[in-house]
Amino acid sequence: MTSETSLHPVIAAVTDRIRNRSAALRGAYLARIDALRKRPRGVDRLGCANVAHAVAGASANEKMRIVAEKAPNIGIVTSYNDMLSAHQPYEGYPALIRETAMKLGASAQVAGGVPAMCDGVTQGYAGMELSLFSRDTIAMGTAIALTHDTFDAALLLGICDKIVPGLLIGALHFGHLPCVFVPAGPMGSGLSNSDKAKVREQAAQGLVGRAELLKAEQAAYHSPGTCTFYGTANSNQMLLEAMGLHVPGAAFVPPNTPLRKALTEDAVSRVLALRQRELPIGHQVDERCIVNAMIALLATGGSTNHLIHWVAVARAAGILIDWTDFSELSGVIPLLARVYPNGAADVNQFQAAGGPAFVIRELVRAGLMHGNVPTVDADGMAASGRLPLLDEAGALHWQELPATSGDETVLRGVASPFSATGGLKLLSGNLGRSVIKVSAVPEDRHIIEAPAVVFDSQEALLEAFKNGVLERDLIAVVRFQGPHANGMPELHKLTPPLAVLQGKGFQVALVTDGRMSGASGKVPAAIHVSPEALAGGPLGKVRDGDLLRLDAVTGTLEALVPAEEWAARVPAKRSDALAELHAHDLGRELFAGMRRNVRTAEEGACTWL
Ligand SMILES: O=C(O)[C@H](O)[C@@H](O)[C@H](O)[C@H](O)COP(=O)(O)O
Ligand code: SF4
Repeated sequence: MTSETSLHPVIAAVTDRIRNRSAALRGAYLARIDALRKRPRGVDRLGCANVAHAVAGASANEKMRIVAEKAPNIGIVTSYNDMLSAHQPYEGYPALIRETAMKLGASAQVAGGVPAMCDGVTQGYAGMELSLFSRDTIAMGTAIALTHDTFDAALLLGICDKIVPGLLIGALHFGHLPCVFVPAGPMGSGLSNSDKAKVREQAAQGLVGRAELLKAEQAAYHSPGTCTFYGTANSNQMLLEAMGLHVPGAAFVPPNTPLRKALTEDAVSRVLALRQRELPIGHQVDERCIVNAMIALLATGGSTNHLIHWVAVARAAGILIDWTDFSELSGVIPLLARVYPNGAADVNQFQAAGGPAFVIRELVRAGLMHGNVPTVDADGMAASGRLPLLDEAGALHWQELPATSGDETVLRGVASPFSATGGLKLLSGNLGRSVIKVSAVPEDRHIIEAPAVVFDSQEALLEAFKNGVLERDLIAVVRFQGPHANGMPELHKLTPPLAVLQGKGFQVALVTDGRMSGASGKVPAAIHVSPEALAGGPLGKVRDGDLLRLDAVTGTLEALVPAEEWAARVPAKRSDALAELHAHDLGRELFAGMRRNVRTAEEGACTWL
């Protein structure tokens, strides 16, 4: 693999800047976890009653293994539930892991479970207002599990949107433990994402009814496994591969297959090997590892949610990153993958073309990704560029990737990228700082200048669309959607109506202090606007009819209002009725503390600082 000397100078400079900015925080973090590493192992350190409680539920053999033989004990943190198709396969994982650990002379216990929300189920409804905060709830759940403090390593079972970031944030607060993430893989390809989007747009115009729309949706989402668009969940998988936190190539192998089973078993021996190699997650996730994740996101047009989540993940490891770091990296990282919403293909076609392994190998060889970083595999990033397979005897092997992509319409090498720069762009101007995913927006829509139409809720925009009053060029401003206001929901339900208007030839864009789904894309959207309107941010000053300009080429977002008038404007206030609506019912009251304490989107929307 390439040495650091051939690393692209911008990547080296951004990494150094992050390292310098983080030095004090990171140094204190490493000192804390190294002190924890020096302690005796859990069951030798805890009191007898504590130990008895910890193993009371275990079998006699496991008790022997853990207490008498002092064998390594692995804590499993699982996010199994039946609501996420991606997590449903986890139901049987703990038993398989426990059995494998015993075969390997170790032991494993389920340390705890964490909640997991399916954003597809809650999209457009009240539950989406808990979605972002479920990330830190998952982090706290991970801490509750691992704080039993009787483990020598951890296996983290999580795939979807906030679950991987939450597990990672939680595990990094136990940075003294070696950790491996265990994925379960994508569902098979059903109705294509583009065909699904077409039926949605027809439904938005009343051209098809509920029965036909439901049939299309169930043809797209049809069985256990992760949804096949390249949204936040599958971006998580790509980033974990680039961070070396998966068994290499485990991300997109389908669930309930012999290869998937072998990879899950292999994760057990890997995490035990990490313990032998004395590589805890707090050391493995260093500045280079975080930058590699940022690069992987940019090279594949990954989810905009990671401009929030990975800031929080980095912070959990004592590392400070911001949107300027992402933007500077995006300027030199080529776009190598076109997976829906950035193209027509899905993750199964991405994997078949070479998948994450191909992306990593291309970037490392070109000096566009740190190559000499420690990973779950003793071969480091070299192993991340190989694909797993089972031989005739059913044994697990890794094979070198073909030299070229298996499908140039989906995946390309560095020599001929889809674009010379990454899929995400920072926007700044008198409306605040925001981000836009340009990789999914048609070229001729990267600059939009149009009058503002202002909404204080997504429902109000949907109502206006239904009443036919949006048939014109417009920039929809949907404000009071920030983390303090209502938990910063994804506003993905706005994509079909805005796409219909765009399809009619109108110049259309969205500007919001809310989020979009990782699966959003073709309508230009300046999102995560900070500071948010409820915190007095400039979106509160925008009025219907103001001329706004979103320019993803120069990276600006402006209200074209005379400066003195703009300065004199008093920001609008959210109505009491809206404030009341978002404060109660359907669990929202329980998250009032997080709404009060949450940091800005650019600070990772952290709620624990
Ligand atoms: O960030 C994401 O990737 C989304 O939260 C995704 O997990 C969710 O499911 C969306 O809702 C997309 O799916 P739909 O287009 O079916 O809503
Ligand atoms: S990808 Fe989204 S919709 Fe699919 S299972 Fe995961 S959270 Fe749910």
